[in-house]
Amino acid sequence: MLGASRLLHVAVGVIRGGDGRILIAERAKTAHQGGLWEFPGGKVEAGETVLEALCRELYEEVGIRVADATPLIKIAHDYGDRQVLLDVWDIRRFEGQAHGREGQAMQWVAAERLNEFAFPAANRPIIAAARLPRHYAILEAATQRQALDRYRLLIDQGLRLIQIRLKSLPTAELAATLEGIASESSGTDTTLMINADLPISDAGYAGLHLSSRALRACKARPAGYRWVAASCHDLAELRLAEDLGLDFAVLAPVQPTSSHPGAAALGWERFEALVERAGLPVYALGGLQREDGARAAHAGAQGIAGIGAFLNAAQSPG
Ligand SMILES: Nc1nc2c([nH]c(=O)n2[C@H]2C[C@H](O)[C@@H](COP(=O)(O)OP(=O)(O)OP(=O)(O)O)O2)c(=O)[nH]1
Ligand SMILES: [Mg+2]
Repeated sequence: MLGASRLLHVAVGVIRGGDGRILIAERAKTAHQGGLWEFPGGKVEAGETVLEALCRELYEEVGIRVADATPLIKIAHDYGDRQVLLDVWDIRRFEGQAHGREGQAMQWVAAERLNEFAFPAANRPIIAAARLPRHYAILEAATQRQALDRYRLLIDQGLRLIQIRLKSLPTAELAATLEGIASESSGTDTTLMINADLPISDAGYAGLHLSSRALRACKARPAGYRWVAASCHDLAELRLAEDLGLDFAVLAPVQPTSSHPGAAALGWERFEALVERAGLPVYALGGLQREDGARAAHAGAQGIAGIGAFLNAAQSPG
């Protein structure tokens, strides 16, 4: 961990236009990390809050007035010659036409194309955070019928990142259930994360979700997936996920939850302290509802993950 006193605090904006594309700018050739692409922003000056710095920098650099900003991710990074804390905010509402006020090249880019651009090394988890949604649904069910009903409910509610956990489903119903989900999701913008503990050959899924046990058994990032994520419960597991180059983590349980009755809850304070030390996007899981989204974002989370959180109360397993 980098010593907080040596860190250069930088306010950074992931600015999203009405069509969802994101604004990136080219850093001056002579600047630190020069010639690479960046999200606009700059150093927090003495006496300024990070939000004040964000608003000032985005006006100075791209001529917009920020109307609303939500915390996205904080990343500490050691470049050797400089140690930075990138304090990154999501900006979906602003006034003015963005233009390069310092003569820098700028582009609006679809989130899934961000990986095509050369960014500074610290930006890898920031790009993952910019591409990931605020909600991560975990599909559990007791029967094939319930699994498909719940899957459709999640889709109808706008969920687009879904882990197929299905550990409670009878093994005999698993293959047909997975086929049903695959045919419903094919050709859509839904990202399916298959749980690595399921007794199936997992080829063909965009994502792999490792249980903490599977994570601890991992020697290298599993190949062949666009997204690899892991369930974590403490700092050691978060560090492992980060060191393996995984794309995101789920940290649980934040609150007591009926699905894991024995587990001691972290609480938001401990959650926040752990996330602050993690170098990848982290979803909050355990006893949460959609309404906890703002609390989670302010605790540094990517957003909320849940089994019951995105189902109607009547169908919620808790
Ligand atoms: N703005 C921004 N800075 C980034 C990103 N990624 C990254 O590693 N950095 C680093 C590069 C720099 O060391 C530092 C930002 O400093 P800066 O040069 O933009 O600061 P500034 O706008 O206040 O510039 P200046 O007044 O010193 O010219 O953070 C990013 O995506 N956006
Ligand atoms: Mg700058």
